[in-house]
Amino acid sequence: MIGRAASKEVGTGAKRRRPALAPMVLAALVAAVFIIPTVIDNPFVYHVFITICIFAGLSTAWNLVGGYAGQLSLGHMMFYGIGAYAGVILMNTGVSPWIGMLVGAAVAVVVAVIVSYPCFILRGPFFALATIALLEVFRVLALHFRDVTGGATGLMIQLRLGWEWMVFRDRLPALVIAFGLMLVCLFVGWLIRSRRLGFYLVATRERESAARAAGVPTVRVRLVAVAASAALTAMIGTYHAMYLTFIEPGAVFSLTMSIQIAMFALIGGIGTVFGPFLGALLLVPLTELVRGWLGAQALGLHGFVYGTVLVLAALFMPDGIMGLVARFKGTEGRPDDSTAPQAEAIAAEPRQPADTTEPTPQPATGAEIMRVDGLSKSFGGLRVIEHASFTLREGEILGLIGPNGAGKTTLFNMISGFMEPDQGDVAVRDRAGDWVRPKSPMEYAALGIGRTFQIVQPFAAMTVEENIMVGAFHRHGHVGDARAVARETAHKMGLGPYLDAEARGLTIGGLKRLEVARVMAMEPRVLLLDEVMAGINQTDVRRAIDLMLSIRDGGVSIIAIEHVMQAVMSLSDRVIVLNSGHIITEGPPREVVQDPEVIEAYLGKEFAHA
Ligand SMILES: Nc1ncnc2c1ncn2[C@@H]1O[C@H](COP(=O)(O)OP(=O)(O)OP(=O)(O)O)[C@@H](O)[C@H]1O
Repeated sequence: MIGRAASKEVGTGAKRRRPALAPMVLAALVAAVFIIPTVIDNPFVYHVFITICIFAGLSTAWNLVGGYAGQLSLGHMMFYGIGAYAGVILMNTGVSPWIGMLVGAAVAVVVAVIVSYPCFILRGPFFALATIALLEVFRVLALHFRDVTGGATGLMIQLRLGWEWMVFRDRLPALVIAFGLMLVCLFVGWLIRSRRLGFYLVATRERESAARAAGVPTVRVRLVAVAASAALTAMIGTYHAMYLTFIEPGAVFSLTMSIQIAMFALIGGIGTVFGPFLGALLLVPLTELVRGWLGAQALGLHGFVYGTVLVLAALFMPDGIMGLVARFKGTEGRPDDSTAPQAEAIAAEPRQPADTTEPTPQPATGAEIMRVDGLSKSFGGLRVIEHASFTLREGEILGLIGPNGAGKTTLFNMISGFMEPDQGDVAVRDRAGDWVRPKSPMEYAALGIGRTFQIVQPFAAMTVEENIMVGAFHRHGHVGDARAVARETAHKMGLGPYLDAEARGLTIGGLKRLEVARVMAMEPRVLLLDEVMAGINQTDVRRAIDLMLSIRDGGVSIIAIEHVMQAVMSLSDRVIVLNSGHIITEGPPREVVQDPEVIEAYLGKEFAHA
């Protein structure tokens, strides 16, 4: 029975996620970019494939920020321009472009961090706007300082041939460097995506609040992504300048090119490792061939080609080539049967059914673990929380109830670092036994305080397993360890059969479980649950009660905001009642529900008097 209930956790729209293209196919495509031009040995073909490498590299670097981190950079060519000018200016003073490449990358990283930091703190569209504005600023600066940059007439490199100068008479060495740079970009992209940083970036992109609650340093991970992206873009800029032998401000600080590289990623599969490569592989030859055939008769036609492909992509493959291939491979459908027996076994494990009518005998609670002292919060003239004080003990389940709008979530936000109180403070006893006053969600997470959200916040683009891994990374930096913890936690929560299903396909009951599983994977000492039973059916309520009891039995203290009285009564050691921002009473559940003030708060004065 329970097994059948568990199988309903995944809605009909749930998909199994598997790699869209087999690694062998991708490796063959990457190798073909090098092999085809060397076999055909034609200057035009060489040029097309070198250009593919350049744009695939640029787009892959852009994808670290625009795809993984979800920060739209529309002026990314500023980093390319910095690399190009650094390389050419230094080369013309006798310094090898290999050194110029490193100098350009270093300058690009500094610029990227200075520009991005305030934008990431502010959130919103500021990053996209700042990158466009800065691209224009750099273009104007390059035009203005003509002694150094050559101004509008541009800069020609002094022709020195050989590996030291990155300039060659033959095309093959040029291809070797371009291909090498593309491989570096792909490797960095793969490395980041397959490590904790990649999980953190995608989690931050999908749900920043949930990521912060899981202890993700959201600003820092985005800065790392933008710095890596800027460095790679600048390095390609240096090399491309050597390949073209000439640069000018309009061409290197180009908005069109910035949009182009974003488009390659979009068409290939934004946020995937190989999507940008596939986008460039499809579009660069197309436009170069159109250019080659029509020559000067149709200048700007490539823009039309891009536009057409973009419209078609938006209509027929919104997830890009990678998404389209995944669809054709028929990855949609029911959960993989191979994991089902395991799930059945877990679901069928004898579990003590929760007695929902009588309070469950509680084990003795331990020492104080959290002290909330005189918290107050106002929004404008509205006083939402007024001098709230309470304590939480180890192994205690504290129910937090109150009518809608009483201020429960606001109180939760203050005791998890998401909102700064106007007055009062929160102290938490750390693992060493000292009392500390955390301020940010990260500090709360570090102290072992995990929280869920009233409106579930899954990382929709991730699988169930990956969602839980984001929590597990908090204490396990290695991917293998985090995966093992995530699997174990998923099985405990009855999510075992859906490890590979996309989180967005789960039913509301499944999503609530996932939310708790993600926090449990952080191995918290205190769990803050915000209405985890709202909107779920009676069977799921009973399972949730069992689950919370087993979590408490594992030594975790719980504060639960709950409207489901059946749960409050059977779970809580103590209940706090909040009304209009005031704690009106506090005590054992049976006493609290008979308190006339509580009855009045919930049902009105007339009912209380009756
Ligand atoms: N950021 C905000 N700005 C302005 N008002 C807010 C803000 N957050 C909450 N409020 C207001 O504060 C009051 C308390 O809201 P809160 O969400 O904390 O209540 P609650 O007890 O959790 O309610 P519910 O049970 O309906 O979730 C409400 O009147 C709400 O409109």
